[in-house]
Amino acid sequence: MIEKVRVHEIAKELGIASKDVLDKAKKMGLEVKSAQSVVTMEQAESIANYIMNGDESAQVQKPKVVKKTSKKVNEDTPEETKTDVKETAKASEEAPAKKEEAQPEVKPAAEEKQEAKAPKVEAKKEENASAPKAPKKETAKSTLKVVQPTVRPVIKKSGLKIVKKKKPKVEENYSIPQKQASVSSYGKMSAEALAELSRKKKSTTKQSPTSKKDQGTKLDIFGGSLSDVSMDMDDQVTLLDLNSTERAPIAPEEPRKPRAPKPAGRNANKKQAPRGRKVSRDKRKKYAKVTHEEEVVTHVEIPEDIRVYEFAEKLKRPMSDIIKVLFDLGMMMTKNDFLGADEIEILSEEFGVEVTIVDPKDEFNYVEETEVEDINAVERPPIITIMGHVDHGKTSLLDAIRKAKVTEGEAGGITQHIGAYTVEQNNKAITFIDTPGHAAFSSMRQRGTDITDVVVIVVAADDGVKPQTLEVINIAKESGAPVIVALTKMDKETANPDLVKGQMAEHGISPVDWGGDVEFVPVSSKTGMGIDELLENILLTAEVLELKANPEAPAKAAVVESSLEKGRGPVATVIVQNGTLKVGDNVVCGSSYGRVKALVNENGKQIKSVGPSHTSVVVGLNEVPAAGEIMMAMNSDKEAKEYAHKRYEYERNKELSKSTKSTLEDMTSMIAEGKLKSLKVVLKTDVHGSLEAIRSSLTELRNDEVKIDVISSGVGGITESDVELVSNSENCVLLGFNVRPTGSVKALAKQRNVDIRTYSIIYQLLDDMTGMLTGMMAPKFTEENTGQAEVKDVFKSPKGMVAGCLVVDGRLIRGGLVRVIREGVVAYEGELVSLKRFKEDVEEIGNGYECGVIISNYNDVKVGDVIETFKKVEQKVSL
Ligand SMILES: Nc1nc2c(ncn2[C@@H]2O[C@H](COP(=O)(O)OP(=O)(O)OP(=O)(O)O)[C@@H](O)[C@H]2O)c(=O)[nH]1
Repeated sequence: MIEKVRVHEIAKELGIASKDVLDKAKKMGLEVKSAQSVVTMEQAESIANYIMNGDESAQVQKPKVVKKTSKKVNEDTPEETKTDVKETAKASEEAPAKKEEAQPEVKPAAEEKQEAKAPKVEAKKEENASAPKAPKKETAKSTLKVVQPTVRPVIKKSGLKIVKKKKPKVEENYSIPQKQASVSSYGKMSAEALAELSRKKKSTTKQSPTSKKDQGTKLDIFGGSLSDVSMDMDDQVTLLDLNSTERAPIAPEEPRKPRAPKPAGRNANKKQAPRGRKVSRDKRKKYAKVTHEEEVVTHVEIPEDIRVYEFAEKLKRPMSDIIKVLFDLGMMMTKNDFLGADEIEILSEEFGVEVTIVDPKDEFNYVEETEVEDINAVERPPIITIMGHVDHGKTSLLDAIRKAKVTEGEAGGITQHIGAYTVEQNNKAITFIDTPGHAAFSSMRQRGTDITDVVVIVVAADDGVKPQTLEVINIAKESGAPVIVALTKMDKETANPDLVKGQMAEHGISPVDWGGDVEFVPVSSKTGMGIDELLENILLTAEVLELKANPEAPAKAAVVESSLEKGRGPVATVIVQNGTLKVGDNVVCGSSYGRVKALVNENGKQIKSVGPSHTSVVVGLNEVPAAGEIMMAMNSDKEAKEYAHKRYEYERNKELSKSTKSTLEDMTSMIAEGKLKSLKVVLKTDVHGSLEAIRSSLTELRNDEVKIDVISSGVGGITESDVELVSNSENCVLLGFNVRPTGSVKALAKQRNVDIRTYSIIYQLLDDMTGMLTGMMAPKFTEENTGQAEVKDVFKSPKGMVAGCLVVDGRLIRGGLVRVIREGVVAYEGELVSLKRFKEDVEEIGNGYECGVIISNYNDVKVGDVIETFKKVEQKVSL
């Protein structure tokens, strides 16, 4: 069956008067008499093309007889046709306001149903002329309202305005690609309109699925066009008038930004992701608008580990924007969560920002490494580390060297242990690192502070190579520093140097006299034998190394030991690597900084400056730096502070990152370790040396079933955050060595039920921990703290220094033990010899009362100190 369509329907679709369609059809030679006349679909298409575009090609489809006529018509009418369309366009511009009144309001239910299936093109004004002609039934069949213009020969630039109804639902088989749809909007109006018309006709006449299929192509084109309208516009779309002579330039369709492939990360499989991406595309438009008004960030440099809020700060955008985008992508992240590489990539694309990942350490890397040799560099003394198996005589050797070589008379000959010292041999200086060599060396190596020029491995000639000797050999080999072997205890009868040489050779340390390259020097710390030879050998080895430094350069020094000292605050023993460190220098040292207030040498003497390879205690830092840290002189206090602050922030973030990220890792490792139970420990000590020693001993305390896990450690008093950390961790204890909790810290610990164990003797601490791990009750004595008081005033009395105190916790008791706590660190432990209230001796004094206290043999008590009294209570050991 041939599909047919009435003239008035064509007119309605085209938005012009039926009369005009009739005229054109007649001119084309078609036999049409009235608006009710029918034409075939092909003819209708030709008429439409003729009217809209003056398209001759369309007419080719017509029967030959008609074609001839139509050609003639075509030649005659282009101007007229154009005017018609332009008129339509013009009228449509005025259409919206009159749309409602122009259109019949009440429609049958069937009409409504039809309308729901396709958008309508509302005929404007036209109905004034054509409404009477258009019967209601026909209107019902058409699902488009055509805006019919009054005839106005004005050239329109804007073209047609199609007003879309609220229910723009199109048939499901409208699956034409976007591009095709947009083309039809501009160029194929008539054909599409007709196709749609035909479709609607079919649907109302309930034609068979086969015939529906037949006209599928046309339907698709039109449907695509309309779906395009309904997708992209809210209520109306402007179609350009193709016949306009002053055509506005058509903006080229913006190429869609290529999207990165979906990350294969942890969110890759989330179901929400595809939906989220669609939403995020919409959001992107919104963001683009916002950025116009705000500062536009196009490039950011970020560290590898960055949190959501930090990323937002970098992009100068509200954090909620970032979280929203992540959420839409199916990633539930909070402001403190770290962004992974995938997330960063997606976010950078979403926000159109170029991201460069930088090493955060560069920000505070104040140590300038230069490959170029300093022409002002002069010879500097060598720096030596002595290492060896336990009890093989390291300390004795160091003492023997010092005794033999440190100039007598300096500071009364009393030398202080400061972690490093310099001796002289043949008017040449040699600096020894005087710390338990092994630990200090390793910790410095870990930090990349290899300051040792020559390693002296101590092996007792009467004992030979032991496990720790082997460890030391490996460390020395790894460091690449030249090695000298000191065969100690040579005064002993049982000494067998050849045996040691053989053992050492087996491990790659071959003696020179055996054809190897390592000097073996027999020494005795007891008799002083071989000390000179050892030093000579050190100097010879150093000569080969051609060690140089420039004393004029800005000071660069390595921290070998550090502590919080009573009265002096944080102090650091340093060995100067380059330049000269002077009193008054502004220095930065890791996250600490300060102005050098005093320099004290190994003889306890204050010095003004310290040069390359020499050693000194530095006073004036704001906090205790870690061993192995590099101290550097800066141009200004501000510069030093900035570096320290950046470093502090970095460390803090790293710490925080650990705490938020560790849970899973912890659990994983626990699973991996099977039944392993771990006892978590937070450790605080007064000095760095003890911290390292206790921490390493604690980690060694383990067997197949249990282990100790030091989750946090540091130098200084116990703080509230230490207590918080312990209370938030399961199976965790807080250990203090020579530090005590006071005031608010103590109160918080009580409140949180946090067990704080404090010690002043290392082995007791280790015994306790061993006991806890093995389930044995190791401590035989426990402490019972009775109370604490704050020192408000101090004054002298014949019996000693009196501390005027206010009891702030518990009660102070007479005759018991007492300790003085300064800034959380135990400054003194002794006996309380006098406890008075208003000049009267009392046995004890309660909370909130004032009293006077005298501590035996201690006159250094200061305002602000905390005095604590305690008893030792014997515990029964139960097995
Ligand atoms: N006869 C003799 N005894 C020595 C000599 N050197 C050290 N000793 C003794 O060996 C023991 C250990 O000496 P230290 O100097 O403490 O050994 P160390 O290697 O420093 O020991 P740790 O610090 O525990 O590693 C001490 O009892 C010393 O008196 C020596 O040359 N001759």
